[in-house]
Amino acid sequence: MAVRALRGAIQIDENSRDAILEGTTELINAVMDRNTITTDDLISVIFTATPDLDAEFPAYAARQLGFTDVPLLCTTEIGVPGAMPRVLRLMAHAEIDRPRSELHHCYLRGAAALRRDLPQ
Ligand SMILES: O=C(O)C(=O)C[C@]1(C(=O)O)C=C[C@@H](O)C=C1
Repeated sequence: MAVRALRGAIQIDENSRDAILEGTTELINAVMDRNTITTDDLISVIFTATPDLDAEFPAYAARQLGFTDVPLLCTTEIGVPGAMPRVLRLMAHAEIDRPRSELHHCYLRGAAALRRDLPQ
């Protein structure tokens, strides 16, 4: 079984608990659905939030979705001056028997502008 890395990002509207939980849920669901994987396939998930998002841990949304036995970690993205604000990112490692070229990395809402080189 191959280990693959999946990336995703979403820009949210505000630094509130609801916005972080809703945005994280949308992002996780997009990555899982587009790559047709379940929590059983996941090895670990790392979340980052830009320094302007501190109202909730994105991992809390993942646990609410049932990621109870998946190792999770939240950390802060580098605060590069001028970088896009209010962005939640994830990096998931999963067991997927497909070539890297068939994976779907998900950049949602305003975050689509971060990786225009990727097919949407
Ligand atoms: O992929 C993203 O989310 C980006 O913002 C792009 C990028 C990059 O330059 O490759 C920049 C910062 C992130 O930590 C990861 C990757």
